[in-house]
Amino acid sequence: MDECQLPLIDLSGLRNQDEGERLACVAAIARASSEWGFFQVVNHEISNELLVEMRREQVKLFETPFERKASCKLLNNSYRWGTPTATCPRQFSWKVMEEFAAAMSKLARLLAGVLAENLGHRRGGFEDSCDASTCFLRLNRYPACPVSADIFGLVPHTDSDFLTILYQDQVGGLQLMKDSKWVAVKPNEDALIVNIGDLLQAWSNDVYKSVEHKVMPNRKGERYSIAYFLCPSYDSFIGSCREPSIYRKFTFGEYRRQVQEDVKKLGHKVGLSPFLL
Ligand SMILES: O=C(O)CCC(=O)C(=O)O
Ligand SMILES: [Fe+2]
Repeated sequence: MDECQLPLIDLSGLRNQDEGERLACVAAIARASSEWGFFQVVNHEISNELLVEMRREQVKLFETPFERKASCKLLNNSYRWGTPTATCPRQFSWKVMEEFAAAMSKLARLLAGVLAENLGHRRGGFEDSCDASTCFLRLNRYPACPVSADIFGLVPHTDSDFLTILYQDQVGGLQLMKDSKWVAVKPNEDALIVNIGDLLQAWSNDVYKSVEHKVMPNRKGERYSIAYFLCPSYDSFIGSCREPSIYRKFTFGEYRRQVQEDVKKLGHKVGLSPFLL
């Protein structure tokens, strides 16, 4: 298995007073989004303290006895095996989770703005269509799996959002498709990982790529990750930023329904291809 370093973007470039430097950073983000669909960012302005606190809440959540978690509602509209959600327990610090989600949201919007700007569009366009009711955090725990090398932690999939920001620990296990081959992502403790989702691929008329990825469990130790999904409101139309569009116009609500239907009927997500013109 090849291990790769994702393209590394220093986000301080976006805050550079020198317009040439700022545009070079925009171009680097856009290039990685087209060639890899994935990149990692440093100097993202999310404090290490907040990341560590959030991880502590995550571990506490997963370590809570199943019966206690099960007394809350089960996550039932997910297309992967559900984790009992904690929608009620008071013992979690929602303050940390909310602060973390807000920081991730800010970063996700900044990056979406950069990707819009690069294709000649207004930076705030996604901001208008994204709303807090559909954006979400997913907390993942992958138990150690010593039995077999071909059991998935998470099955191959693309994300159904605009873009995703991932905060992972140093265990490793995330793999992505690059030039028709699976490559393993080398963890970098200073970086957050960003990947393009289906909606940004459609909006960009396939300029940016929503790339398939999966997680393989570690043989010896468990792994934790947290993903933030930047999504528009359900009634937002995902048109293309370019004519002629290769996709028909659809709303995010319609896309989600289609994904859920495909998973129910076929056992897997089909993705964007039914929306191609
Ligand atoms: O845990 C990871 O590294 C990836 C998680 C992921 O792809 C997802 O939650 O959609
Ligand atoms: Fe994913």
